[in-house]
Amino acid sequence: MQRRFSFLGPSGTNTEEAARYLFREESDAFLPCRTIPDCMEAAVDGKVTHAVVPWENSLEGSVNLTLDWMIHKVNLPILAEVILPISHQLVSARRPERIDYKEVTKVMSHPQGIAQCHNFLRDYLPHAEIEYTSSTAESARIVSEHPNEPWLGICPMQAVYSYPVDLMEANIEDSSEHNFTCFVVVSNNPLELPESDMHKTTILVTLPSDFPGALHQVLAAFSWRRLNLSRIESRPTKTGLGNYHFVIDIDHKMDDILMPGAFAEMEALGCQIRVLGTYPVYLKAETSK
Ligand SMILES: O=C(O)C(=O)C[C@]1(C(=O)O)C=C[C@@H](O)C=C1
Repeated sequence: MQRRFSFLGPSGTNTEEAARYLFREESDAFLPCRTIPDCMEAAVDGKVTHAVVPWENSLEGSVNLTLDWMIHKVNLPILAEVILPISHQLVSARRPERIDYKEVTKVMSHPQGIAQCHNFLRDYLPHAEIEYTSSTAESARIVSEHPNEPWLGICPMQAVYSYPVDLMEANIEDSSEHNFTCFVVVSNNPLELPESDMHKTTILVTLPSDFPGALHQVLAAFSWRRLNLSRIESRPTKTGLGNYHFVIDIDHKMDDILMPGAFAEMEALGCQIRVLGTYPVYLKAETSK
């Protein structure tokens, strides 16, 4: 089967970089989508074989839309994770003279991009209105199409090359050293990938109601087996206040010898468990600059 990948578009996003880092296919194998749900629905509808979506950022935490869509709307297992260093570039439309910060009325980017550049925006553009766009590259696209407006975008370096924009300030993120985003590949189709020495299993645990200390016992099932957990996140079940699922990342493969015991222990407590994926993790060391 010919592989095809949806990603959060338009061209030039971090998600595209993650997809192209992992999959070295020709350009027409990549399908830009307007939203994260659109990416996943493209995989459900068979328009692509796999979807690549943002999953978690080291400064801003989980991408809730991805999590919630996977929990409530689609049943697409995670097949791989790619970790990318993230940096953000401030761009203006191409114009004969450099725009002065004082003249800027609006700064646009994806909410994660805005949040990750909070210090810069506070220091240099406190007066500018913030407008959220569906992705970082979308802000570069909009800015480039409005050359007479005093607007700026925050986008990846790849978008600086993809659209007719000028780079005003490079790497404006609050912390370049610690800014990483994980992206996941989700699909019901199999995926052949290179070996990796890092693996994770992500599970969704629903605790039994009215069981004091249930979460403590779930964590204990892992801790006494020395199974390392790298994330625990609660998301509303959307059935009423105070009802939560827990998303737990375990730094082990599902077939690790100690895993069945931990799962049996959680089931004995009355927990519902859904495995969202057991998958290799890849790290791209350098950001595209
Ligand atoms: O807008 C993009 O470039 C994306 O790929 C999305 C996204 C995200 O949702 O976290 C990915 C990485 C950055 O953290 C900012 C935005």
